[in-house]
Amino acid sequence: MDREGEQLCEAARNGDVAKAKSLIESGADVSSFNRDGLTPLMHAAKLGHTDAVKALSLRLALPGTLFLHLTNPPVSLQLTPVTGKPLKSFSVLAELILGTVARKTKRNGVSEGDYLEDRVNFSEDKLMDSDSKAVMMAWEKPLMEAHAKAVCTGSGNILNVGFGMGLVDTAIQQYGPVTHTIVESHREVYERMLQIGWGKKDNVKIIFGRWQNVLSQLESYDGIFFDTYGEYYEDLRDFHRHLPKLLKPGGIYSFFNGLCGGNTFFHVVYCRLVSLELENLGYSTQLIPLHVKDCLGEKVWRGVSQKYWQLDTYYLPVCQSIQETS
Ligand SMILES: C[S@@+](CC[C@H](N)C(=O)[O-])C[C@H]1O[C@@H](n2cnc3c(N)ncnc32)[C@H](O)[C@@H]1O
Repeated sequence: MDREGEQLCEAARNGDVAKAKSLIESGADVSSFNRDGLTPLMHAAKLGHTDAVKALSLRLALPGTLFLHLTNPPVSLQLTPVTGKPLKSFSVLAELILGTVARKTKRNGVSEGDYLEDRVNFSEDKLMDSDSKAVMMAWEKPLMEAHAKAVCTGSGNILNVGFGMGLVDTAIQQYGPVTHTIVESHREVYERMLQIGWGKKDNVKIIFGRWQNVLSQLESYDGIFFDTYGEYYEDLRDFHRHLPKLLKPGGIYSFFNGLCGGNTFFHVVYCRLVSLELENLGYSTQLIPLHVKDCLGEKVWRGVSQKYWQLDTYYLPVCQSIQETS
């Protein structure tokens, strides 16, 4: 974020509408987000500066018709103007946008049922489904290593949902957890895990099945990572409802933060929404910015039918019980 952007965030934090308007007039970018992962609008909303929220929402053209090019075909939403209660409107808006995205499409437009019955294709740098959509790609390795580091802070018992290419699991193993449980639902991915020796590791327990169907086999963990494919946003939300049972006191939870990865604005809305929902469940979310621009040349996407990530920064979520952090 440039200097004017930072000044706009500061004006938003101070609820200084006149200053915010003047910065916007002189070209400050309303949609960019600063090192805390927040846009000026989010700063204003967080601190309850109603007039600043109104001014910034209008500059972002939130009211009116919104076309979501994330979905295929694009979804058009008619939004009522933000009036009266902008803070509430922000959450409602976020819910409306992302709820619609979630109901209209599943991640990468793939339905879980189809995906689980389809063949998958493994290569050195990616795992693809039968429509050449990437289930997992090697460029994510540094991200997976960072996720592993976060959830293995206390080592102990670790749970990972979704094996994919095993990048996060390979990184988790380096922390020598006491137990390392992996849930995987795709038969071919599961068979490959066994083929490459994951079934023979002393501390590894593999549970084959959709996480939704194997909950009774799960225990409580010190660290949990969640990264599935072909599921709705609602599935992630459902998983979060199980966190109080699955995560031990003091434990750390993280998930692949990829929804709306082609559009900065919607991605930020999504980050905010998921953080709010986790907060309602009693968890704080810290979003750690990781620069991914350098891992993502055009070459990376050769042969892949859909670029699922196009942003320069990835925000790695680290979630902990609010009670324990305070
Ligand atoms: C994006 S990949 C995970 C990549 C992994 N984090 C890595 O580091 O390689 C998603 C994986 O989740 C699995 N999966 C999809 N839906 C699932 C579900 N409901 N329960 C468990 N696993 C699921 C997929 O078969 C796939 O192997």
